[in-house]
Amino acid sequence: MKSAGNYTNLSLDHHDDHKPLLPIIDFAKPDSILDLIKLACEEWGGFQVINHGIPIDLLNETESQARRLFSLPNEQKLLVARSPDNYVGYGIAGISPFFPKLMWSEGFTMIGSPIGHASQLWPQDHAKFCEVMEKYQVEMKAFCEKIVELMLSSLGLTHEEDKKWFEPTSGSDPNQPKTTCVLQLNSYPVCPDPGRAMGLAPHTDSSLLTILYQGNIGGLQVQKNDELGWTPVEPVEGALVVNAGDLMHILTNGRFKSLLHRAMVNNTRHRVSVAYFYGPPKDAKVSPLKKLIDYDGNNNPPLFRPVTWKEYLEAKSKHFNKALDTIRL
Ligand SMILES: O=C(O)CCC(=O)C(=O)O
Ligand SMILES: [Fe+2]
Repeated sequence: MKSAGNYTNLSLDHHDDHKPLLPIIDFAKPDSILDLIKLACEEWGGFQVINHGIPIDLLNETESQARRLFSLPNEQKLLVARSPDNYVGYGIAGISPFFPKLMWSEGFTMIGSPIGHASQLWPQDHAKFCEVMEKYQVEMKAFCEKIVELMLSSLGLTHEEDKKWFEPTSGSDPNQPKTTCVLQLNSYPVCPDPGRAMGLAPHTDSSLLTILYQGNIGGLQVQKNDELGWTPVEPVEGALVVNAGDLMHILTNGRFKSLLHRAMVNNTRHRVSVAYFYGPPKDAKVSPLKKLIDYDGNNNPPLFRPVTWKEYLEAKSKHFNKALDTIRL
């Protein structure tokens, strides 16, 4: 694993073979952060962050609690299997139906407190798991709010009014949650023949943002464009990967890419990753931000119609990587 100290914001890094790497942005060096974020999101749809302020102990503890869960016997994990109409619980990747082969991975999904499922898995001993997962979600939510703010500021949106990124449903309950947040633990067991298996097949996330902690075992790969093909995202100590999702692509009227990525497996180490998906309330509309479109001129016409996350997830479940086309104007 690389040490975080080797990087500076000036190094929009290049491999030895001159293949560009997903940019690494150091939040401890605030100079030109907005420019770096803008460039990374326009070119890739994401970046890695170091010195983000989230305690490394919390990242490590979350990973180790995830390992504790995935090392339980299968029959026990299946006690909390996801039901067809529910996101939360244990199961295979949601994108599996779109691919002919099973993927070499398993997952456990939470929205808010996992106590219902955790107490089934560990009747006497779930307090620590719940405490860590809840704490992780609190930290990630605040981090996502900060990242959205920075991403929109990087596009010159400075007034609060310009940065309102979803329309609350009319007559909505003021107490309703402002955002939808999903925490997903991913597990990629050691694979005897990694060349013939895929941990998680290529996809973009449907969220506004995803924050990924991949620990110190590589496996994540991203694609800047077709010609460059797949680029590994090498683990950097304590780094978090920020991944713009499809809703961010819609919101920015196509200015920011939604990062195409996949997860590879290996034959020596069991890899675990922690993904936090952040988006609007399920029924709130997201559409290209007013300041980024030009209704009258021909320069920046809106590219997408307004859509709720719920509608978009339905489109994704039917059309997968063609879902964006179904809302294109
Ligand atoms: O495990 C990884 O590196 C990627 C996980 C991912 O893409 C996801 O959970 O959507
Ligand atoms: Fe993903």
